Amino acid sequence: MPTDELFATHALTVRYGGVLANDDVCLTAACGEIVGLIGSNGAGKTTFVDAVSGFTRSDGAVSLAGRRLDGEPPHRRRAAGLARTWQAGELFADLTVAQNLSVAVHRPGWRTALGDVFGARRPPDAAGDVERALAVLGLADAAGRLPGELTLGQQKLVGVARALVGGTTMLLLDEPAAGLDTRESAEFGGELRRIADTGLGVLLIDHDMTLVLDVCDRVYVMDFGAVITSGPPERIRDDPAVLAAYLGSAVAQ
Ligand SMILES: Nc1ncnc2c1ncn2[C@@H]1O[C@H](COP(=O)(O)OP(=O)(O)OP(=O)(O)O)[C@@H](O)[C@H]1O
Repeated sequence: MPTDELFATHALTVRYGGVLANDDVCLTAACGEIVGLIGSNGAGKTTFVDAVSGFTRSDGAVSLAGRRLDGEPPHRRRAAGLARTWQAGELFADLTVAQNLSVAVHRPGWRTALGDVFGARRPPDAAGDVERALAVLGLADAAGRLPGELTLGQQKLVGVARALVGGTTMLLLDEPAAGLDTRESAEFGGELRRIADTGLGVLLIDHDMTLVLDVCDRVYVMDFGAVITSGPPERIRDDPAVLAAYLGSAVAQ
């Protein structure tokens, strides 16, 4: 099990009016580790990703490779290496797979515009970055194809690949396997392991318990915004309180 800590939150707290959506959440991930975050609908999982990536206001600390990111705007957190996917992470239908990734590498703004004009300050080796991300996920042959020509499983992987470009070191995946069948989901899990094996930290939120329990090194369980337990999948799978609250009898059998 990887031990060098890459990513950590401490006492992360989010309030939406009277709703305590995240309550003192402390979560860590190491380089090469896949960490799961599970909980019933409305438990606060997406809120956690929104808070960590800077898209919702929060109290508490977020750090990546020892650098504090809380208080930073989303683009700075992204530039620091923290990347996320969105539940409705549609691809651009009229762009090729490679172009879908290039869009994520290319940062808009006046600096980039000046860089384009004067030939300076281009993203370092953007094409190589896209190529590497596609290769890690076995999508090199799909680079020139349109998303509509791919299977749903491949499209999901392109969404993940898009979050890999741009110097990502910590990947936050919010229900990336939604809609996949059992076989596609298992293959998807294998690809996540390949990503982690390159040294990235991965946070996986998904309602597919088979995927989460099979692929994660550790799993956090959230209830009403708070982490109620965490540990290796074998322990989470057998925890009666977790089974009763979230996993249901299907997994218990
Ligand atoms: N923008 C918002 N404004 C107000 N309340 C919100 C907002 N976003 C989420 N909430 C509330 O915060 C709580 C946590 O919601 P969140 O979407 O984070 O849960 P979740 O675990 O991701 O659920 P799901 O599994 O259904 O995606 C819920 O009570 C939800 O209604």
